[in-house]
Amino acid sequence: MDEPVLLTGAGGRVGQAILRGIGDDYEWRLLDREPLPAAKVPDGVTDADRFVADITDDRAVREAMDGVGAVIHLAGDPRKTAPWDSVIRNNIDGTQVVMRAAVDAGVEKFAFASSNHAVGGYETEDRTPELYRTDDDYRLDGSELPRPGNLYGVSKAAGESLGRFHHDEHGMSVVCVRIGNLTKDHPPREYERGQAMWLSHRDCAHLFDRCLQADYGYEIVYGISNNDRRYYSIERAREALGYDPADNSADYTFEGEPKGEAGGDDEDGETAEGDRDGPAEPNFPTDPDTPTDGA
Ligand SMILES: NC(=O)C1=CN([C@@H]2O[C@H](COP(=O)(O)OP(=O)(O)OC[C@H]3O[C@@H](n4cnc5c(N)ncnc54)[C@H](O)[C@@H]3O)[C@@H](O)[C@H]2O)C=CC1
Ligand SMILES: O=C1O[C@H](COP(=O)(O)O)[C@@H](O)[C@H](O)[C@H]1O
Repeated sequence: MDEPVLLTGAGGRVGQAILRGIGDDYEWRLLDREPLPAAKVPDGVTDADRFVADITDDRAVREAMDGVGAVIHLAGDPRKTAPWDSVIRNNIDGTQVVMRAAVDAGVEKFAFASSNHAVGGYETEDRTPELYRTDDDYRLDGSELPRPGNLYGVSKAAGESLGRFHHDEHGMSVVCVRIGNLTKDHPPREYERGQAMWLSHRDCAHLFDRCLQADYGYEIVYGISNNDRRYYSIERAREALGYDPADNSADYTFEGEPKGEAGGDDEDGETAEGDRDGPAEPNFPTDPDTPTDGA
């Protein structure tokens, strides 16, 4: 990708995992409605490439989109308890503004941050908790219909449909990544569902790198690590994108400690407690029913 890549929601958890992994590999345009502190911006990204704007602001988005070759669209309300007015505005209307601007600017590839919650309704009482365990072979593979379990999931299913429309109608390549549960350095602690859908930071960066590099038309893939526990298939991500994840929640204890290593230190030498991802910015109220380690 020789042209710049627009990253919306750049200051958030997923955006920062991507920039920490592949921040030096692309010419970025970074957009977020909150100003990004210098520590969140890769070297070489100039002030002119940083846009403090809301994605529902059509003019500002078009300005940021000018000359862009690919988009990673993350900005939105990530709360599974997000109310309808917020998901309508931030997740549905905002996604349409960004996708339409991308089509009009001739953007080649568009990666959309969808969510496990677009299909949360498949986690029925008769399937859970067995579904989250290694000896259960039930798999969603991206070909199934959306089945949201909340209005946030509805908004992500709507984003996937907008992507389908803009691909079919305008030819833009669109990949919708149903992201699982991103946590840094270790899987979510003592949380079976989270460990089944863990996405490590390095696998996250690698997956979105593949979204920028691979050739595809319209795809829905699951964004999880190579977890032994899983009910999402990553075969389509492997085939369509060349995704080759490095991490597996089975390499950690249920409490989140790396197996076979003394002490509780993580990859970076800090304590696990200190590595917890929190909300990047307090832009939306904290989700009351999110496990403390699930962010
Ligand atoms: N973190 C996770 O495990 C998962 C995240 N996702 C999706 O990935 C995307 C990013 O999620 P996170 O990084 O976790 O969220 P986050 O809340 O940490 O980051 C979102 C960023 O987008 C910005 N933003 C929000 N609304 C905006 C708007 N209207 N205009 C401009 N900027 C706006 C915020 O300022 C923030 O920096 C979201 O769309 C979320 O639904 C999906 C599944 C799992
Ligand atoms: O879409 C999202 O999903 C993850 C995982 O969901 P959870 O129900 O296991 O918490 C969530 O952490 C994230 O905030 C959300 O955007």
